[in-house]
Amino acid sequence: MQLDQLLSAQQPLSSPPHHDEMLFIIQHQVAELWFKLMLHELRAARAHIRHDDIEPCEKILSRVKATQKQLFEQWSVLETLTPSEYVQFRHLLGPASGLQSRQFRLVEFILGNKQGDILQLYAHDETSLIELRAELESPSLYDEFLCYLHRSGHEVPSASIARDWTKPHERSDDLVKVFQRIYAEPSAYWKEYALCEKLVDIDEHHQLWRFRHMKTVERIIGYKPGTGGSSGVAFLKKIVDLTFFPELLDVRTAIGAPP
Ligand code: HEM
Ligand SMILES: N[C@@H](CC(=O)c1ccccc1NC=O)C(=O)O
Repeated sequence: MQLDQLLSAQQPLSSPPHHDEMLFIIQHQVAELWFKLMLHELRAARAHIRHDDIEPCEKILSRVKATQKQLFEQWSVLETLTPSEYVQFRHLLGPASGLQSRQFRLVEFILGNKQGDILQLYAHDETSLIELRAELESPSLYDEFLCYLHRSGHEVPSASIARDWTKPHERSDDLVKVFQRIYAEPSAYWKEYALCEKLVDIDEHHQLWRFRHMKTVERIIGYKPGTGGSSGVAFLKKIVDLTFFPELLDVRTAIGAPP
């Protein structure tokens, strides 16, 4: 398990060590470990979809959702950090921020939030840059799903499947119609239908994570700007509602109407 290595990686910057810095470090490290598992699973699911092998995705994506639940619950531990405690070592972090989390960005890219500008943050880190660029240029999980639907005979608009993968997916009314057909007859399209619902689970849990991050930050630093240069809570609030799979939410509004 290489526990010696793992358990010697908690090195506080404060000197003498501030009691609460241990919580801050471990909270981040545990999140990064869960991000690692998420990436591993999301990449596996994407590869299965690419090979028209949908069945294993059910179990893989259930594991992703269970991991997201852990990440969500974890905020309750950090919430025990008070503003008075955090302010005693926050200055030591300098301009470091979660914005620079390579694994979080890879998760966002694979889920389809392709914000290419963020690569600038990695100008000094060639290894991260290579991995991030490769993920930016790859079809997302949703892109692969839409290609699969096309191969299965659904009328997926060509703009959704032959496109520049480095850009975010653009919402399409025609795609909502594809999902209307699937949701109107679940038993006829069970594989597709079940995968759609898994994707909605993951989208929702990612938003829940973002929301709780924002609420935790609000109670710890109030409305101070972030160390990464953003406005802080206002920035985090704005991104809560970002959805990876807009048509899978819009189809719910359309259900009942003819496709
Ligand atoms: C005291 C605790 C924390 C505070 C005050 C805080 C604050 C912030 C703020 C203000 C931002 C916006 C960027 C900036 O200007 O810095 C941010 C971004 C971010 N933080 Fe935290 N954070 C905390 C803990 C965590 C933890 C435990 C994680 C887990 C890995 C995390 C992950 C992230 C990520 C991934 C972003 C980028 C979000 C995105 O671009 O969508 N943060 N954080
Ligand atoms: N952005 C936080 C600092 C912070 O939480 C942080 C610092 C270094 C590495 C990761 C971090 N996590 C999330 O932003 C702040 O503004 O206080």
